[in-house]
Amino acid sequence: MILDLDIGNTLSKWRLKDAESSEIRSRGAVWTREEWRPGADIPDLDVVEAVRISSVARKAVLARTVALLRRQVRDVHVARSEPEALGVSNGYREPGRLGVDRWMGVLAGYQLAGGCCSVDCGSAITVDFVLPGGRHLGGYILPGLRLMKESLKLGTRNVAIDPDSEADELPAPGVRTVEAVNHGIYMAAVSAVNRIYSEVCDREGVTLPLLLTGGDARVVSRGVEVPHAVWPDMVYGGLEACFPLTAAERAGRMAGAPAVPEPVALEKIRAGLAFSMLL
Ligand SMILES: Nc1ncnc2c1ncn2[C@@H]1O[C@H](COP(=O)(O)OP(=O)(O)O)[C@@H](O)[C@H]1O
Ligand SMILES: CC(C)(COP(=O)(O)O)[C@@H](O)C(=O)NCCC(=O)O
Ligand SMILES: [K+]
Repeated sequence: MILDLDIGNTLSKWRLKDAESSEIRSRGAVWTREEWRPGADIPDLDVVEAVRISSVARKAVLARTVALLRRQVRDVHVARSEPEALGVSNGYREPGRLGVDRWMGVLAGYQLAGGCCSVDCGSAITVDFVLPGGRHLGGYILPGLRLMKESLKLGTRNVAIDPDSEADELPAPGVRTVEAVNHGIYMAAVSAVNRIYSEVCDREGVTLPLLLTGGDARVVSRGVEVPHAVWPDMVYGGLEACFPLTAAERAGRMAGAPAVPEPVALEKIRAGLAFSMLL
């Protein structure tokens, strides 16, 4: 079995993948922390022959995790943000400072679609662009839904953000605190994603397939106007592409990859931007 680990600021996600058949056997998530109990927090390591890790948690979390895993597993691969990989050039001035989860998402998106906008809706919402040809432009970082909610300190932190609206419908002005907060945060996130996507496509003169991942991808997806796909395993896709271990991976196939969404014409995006400027 291959153990894939995606350690985020809030949740650490894991999955077990069969090295022979490439099938996903099990998956789970636990709060990110320094101590793992194999067999409880993460699967029993007896069945694991290789581990692949993407981590944006504090250095100590990764160091302890790797030390623990290396005691039992020979093959431990830790992903790093590089200046260049798999045909993509990292747009950061200091490439190593780009969050490795963003880098994994960009590499997976490029391998799937050959140029994309990748959006990761987790503790933070990150929006990254990679052009056809492989130039990563850099991106945008804003607080995630839960962080925005907690920062308001209005006692609504444990209420799910889940506006009952259709994609093209404005969540109504809230008439209770919870509703006002939820609808406000939802609007902040989806407006930012819609606007950033359109503005960068306009600036670069290209429309790009839009891919969403992260714990809040489904919620944000409901407000995203342009065609897009949700790919929950996008970070794992980057790990598969960087460290291919199975036959399918070596052939370039990433588990759970969606069909590439067909982007709308650039004129349509420009018309939408021009219309919103007029208001
Ligand atoms: N069951 C859940 N437990 C915790 N957070 C959840 C859950 N379902 C959705 N979320 C949302 O997902 C976010 C975490 O998403 P994730 O992509 O795992 O973040 P990160 O990679 O930053 O740890 C939380 O901030 C929260 O808004
Ligand atoms: C921006 C992030 C905090 C997002 O992390 P996440 O929400 O997935 O936990 C992470 O990618 C990170 O720590 N990045 C380093 C800074 C940067 O990318 O510029
Ligand atoms: K994120």
